[in-house]
Amino acid sequence: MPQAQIIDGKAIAESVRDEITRRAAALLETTGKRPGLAVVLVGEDPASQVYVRNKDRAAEACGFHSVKHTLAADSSEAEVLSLVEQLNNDPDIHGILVQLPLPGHIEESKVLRLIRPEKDVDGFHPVNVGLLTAGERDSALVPCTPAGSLVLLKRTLGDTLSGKTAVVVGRSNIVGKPMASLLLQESCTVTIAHSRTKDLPDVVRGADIVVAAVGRPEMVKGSWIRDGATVIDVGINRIPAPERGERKSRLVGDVAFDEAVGHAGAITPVPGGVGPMTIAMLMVNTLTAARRLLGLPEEEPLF
Ligand SMILES: Nc1nc2c(c(=O)[nH]1)N[C@@H](CN(C=O)c1ccc(C(=O)N[C@@H](CCC(=O)O)C(=O)O)cc1)CN2
Repeated sequence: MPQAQIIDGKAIAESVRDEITRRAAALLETTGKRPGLAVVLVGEDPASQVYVRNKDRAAEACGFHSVKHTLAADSSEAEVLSLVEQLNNDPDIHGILVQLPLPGHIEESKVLRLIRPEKDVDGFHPVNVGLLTAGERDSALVPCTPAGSLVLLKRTLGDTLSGKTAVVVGRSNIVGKPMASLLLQESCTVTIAHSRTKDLPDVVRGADIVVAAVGRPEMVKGSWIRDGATVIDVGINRIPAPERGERKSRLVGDVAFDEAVGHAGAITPVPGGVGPMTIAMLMVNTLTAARRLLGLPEEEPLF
């Protein structure tokens, strides 16, 4: 059986970060300003700690001003809101990101809605959600994971998205819904499928493009993938790997990769696919936010 092209998210993310580093250096040269990113972590979730550290490092490597705020897990909602307010008013900070998930006693939507939309580099504020949904992607800040997935699709398929059928499996606010909006704006014919979708395998089989974002390890089977389809696997699931030793684990996506690779035309791996793009697109959004707040013209879009 022919094997799919493996889409190298790490390499594409690096090329995006290189371009942002160049643009940030040019900004510094002409204005004396650096894009400023503040990342807020509440609690000690080990995965979140790694993601926040990687965001901070990526921002520094791009030449940004980067600030990390770590609050204790039992911090009150009022303390988190007060920090966001302080960052909203800080002229050196152009992008604010509150790492999710937040501890259960803090209402996520309350925190996300307090972030100034212009500094909302996660693209989760209702203003940015509304702009994206209304087809005004170029005025919005677009959530990083779907934006990164679109970059991978465009680098793989070039300018041929228009008219293709796309199925997004998963209807989350962070990935599924914004991904569907982005694909619609590329003139794809888009279906959003989810756990209650009837005949899910057949729905997926109808797609030229499959974006899997359900958060269930290897749920999308190889036999569901139409021959030659492009598969973007957004899932990052840690599962036990006893074959690697006692208490060992490994990462898998939402797609059964070993099966799908024999059907797809191109597919993202996990790890090394969409994950690295999430952080690269955060750098893109931070630079965009900085330029807008500084009253500078938009640069050529990267996706
Ligand atoms: N405020 C936000 N919170 C969360 C987001 C987000 O976009 N904004 N997304 C996820 C986590 N996330 C970034 O925060 C993220 C997840 C995974 C990766 C990544 O590079 N993964 C690697 C594998 C890493 C590993 O070995 O564990 C890969 O796929 O290659 C980057 C960012 C939830 N929270």
